[in-house]
Amino acid sequence: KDKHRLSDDVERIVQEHLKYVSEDVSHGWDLIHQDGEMKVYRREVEENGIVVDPLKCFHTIKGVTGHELCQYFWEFQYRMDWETTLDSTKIIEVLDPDTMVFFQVHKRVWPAAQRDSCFWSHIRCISNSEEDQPTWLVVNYTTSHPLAPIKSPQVRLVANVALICETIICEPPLNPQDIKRENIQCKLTYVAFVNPGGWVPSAALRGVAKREYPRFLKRFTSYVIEQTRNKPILF
Ligand SMILES: CCCc1ccc(-c2ccc(S(=O)(=O)CCO)cc2)cc1[C@H]1C[C@H]1c1ccccn1
Repeated sequence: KDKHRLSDDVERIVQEHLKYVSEDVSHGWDLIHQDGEMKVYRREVEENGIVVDPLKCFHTIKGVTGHELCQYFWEFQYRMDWETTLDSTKIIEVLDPDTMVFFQVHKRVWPAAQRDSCFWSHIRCISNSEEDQPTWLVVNYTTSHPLAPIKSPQVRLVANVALICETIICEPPLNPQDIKRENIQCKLTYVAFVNPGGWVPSAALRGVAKREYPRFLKRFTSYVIEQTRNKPILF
């Protein structure tokens, strides 16, 4: 794999997420939303009076693979089909076939000033021991970039987000070629550390996050189920 200027950062953050994903949420996390298999947890954390609550979501989605979920989350061309909280998004640099930098303007969340964000976004397959399916992940991590100048009044948010997906084959048929979508499901873990980048009233931001994260995850997973329904399974 050819290295690029962000290779070391990408490696470090990916490894951090792989360690963090298995940390349990039994201490210090509040279950703020449950909808069927989806469970959304939050820890209340403030830094200098700014709400930076970490968010962790677990979900099991039937009929799609982790590769499919990560592909639709990472691929740029689908972004505006499922993202309803953005005014715009664009790729500003491609670092390698699995890593790009994009710039996004988020819809204004009253009473906060409008936010924008600049992330490197990396997709990766972690093949663990042979018999299991691989784990797929996408990390979106804030980076600065000359093509994403900070322009007032927009406030640059700082985020570290990961989507980590394991594929499970239920009652595998003898011949792997015969696996159907009803035999597969995906265990998804989504973590988001978002610093709004400037003061937002705590109660307002917590209310928006509590409403928007479950809505965003439900919309995204429903979109992937719809898009993959009649397509060959992408393992
Ligand atoms: C004032 C800051 C508001 C705010 C800005 C942005 C984000 C946010 C950033 C990135 C990602 S993502 O998963 O990397 C998908 C890439 O587009 C999701 C959400 C979250 C919030 C917080 C409010 C929560 C929220 C959650 C979900 C959607 C929108 N807003």
